[in-house]
Amino acid sequence: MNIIEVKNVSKSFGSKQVLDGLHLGVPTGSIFGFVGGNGAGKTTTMKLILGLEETTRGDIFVGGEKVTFGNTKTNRITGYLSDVPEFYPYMSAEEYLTFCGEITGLKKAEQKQRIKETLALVGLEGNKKRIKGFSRGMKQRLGIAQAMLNNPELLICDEPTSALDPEGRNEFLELLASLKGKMTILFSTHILGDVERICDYVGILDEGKLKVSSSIEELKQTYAKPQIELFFDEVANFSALAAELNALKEQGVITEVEKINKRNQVIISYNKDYAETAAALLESLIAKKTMPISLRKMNPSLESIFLEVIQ
Ligand SMILES: Nc1ncnc2c1ncn2[C@@H]1O[C@H](COP(=O)(O)OP(=O)(O)OP(=O)(O)O)[C@@H](O)[C@H]1O
Repeated sequence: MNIIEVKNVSKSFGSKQVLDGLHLGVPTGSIFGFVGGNGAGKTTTMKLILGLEETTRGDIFVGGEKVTFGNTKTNRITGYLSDVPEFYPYMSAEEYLTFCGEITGLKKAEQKQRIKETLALVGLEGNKKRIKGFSRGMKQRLGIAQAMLNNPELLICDEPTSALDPEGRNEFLELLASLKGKMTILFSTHILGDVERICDYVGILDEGKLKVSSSIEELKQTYAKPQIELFFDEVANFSALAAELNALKEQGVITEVEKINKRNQVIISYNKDYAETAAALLESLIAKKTMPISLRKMNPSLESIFLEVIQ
């Protein structure tokens, strides 16, 4: 069951086509990382899902209900954190959330309790500072608190970590991860490490279309080539090493020599069993008296998969 269904959506601004027949399904309960280069159309897609922009073609459903441009009922179950959240700097976090609660029609009787709970969830309870004294990370956490005030089933965040320093990013990712099971989260980013850390699904947007949409595990299994990295202390004869590796390729021990460089690093890919490949590799290198100082099974990174998918 998908909480978001984007069906064959195209979007143009004047003569510029940003989305071209986009299909996107976000599984209910998932943390979905929405990835794409600058200008790929991530923000545009999110705004369409929120009914803040109008589709040129195609339909979008949230929680089974069709999104309508301008005033969509589906936003009752949706919280949104924009890429540059704006606050009133002279307010405290509690005052700001009270203000948000009033304009979004949060029932008076529930307001105090809900604000208290939400501030506790983002680690800002009891903080009396004015927002103008907040760090970026604190502002981002307040932004999440605002987005969660109406207890949404779906939380949409646009590049929430891109402006944060490593510590702020860490805290923020932990906060998002802690919401798993309570709501579905769709967040856009170009920081693939963030996706790898907390997402269970990923969608890769490129040239207005979704190039890939799958669980992270499936993606790794489908795209990532198993690889081994070797380091040598000193390679006296590079061409002899290259020739030896090519011979191993001819014999089918390895499938490709991905990298061989003067930093004495070699990366090969293979398609058989790891232990069998590593043993055969070592055996032939030792026979040639070229002993590596390290041999490592490489874990496929989302970064390398991303580059492969969009090339
Ligand atoms: N209102 C608009 N009018 C004209 N062009 C627009 C408008 N909004 C977005 N665009 C263009 O659409 C393209 C996609 O923009 P969008 O902001 O959706 O990309 P993005 O993937 O979020 O990029 P980034 O990571 O840089 O934020 C860009 O070329 C942008 O200039």
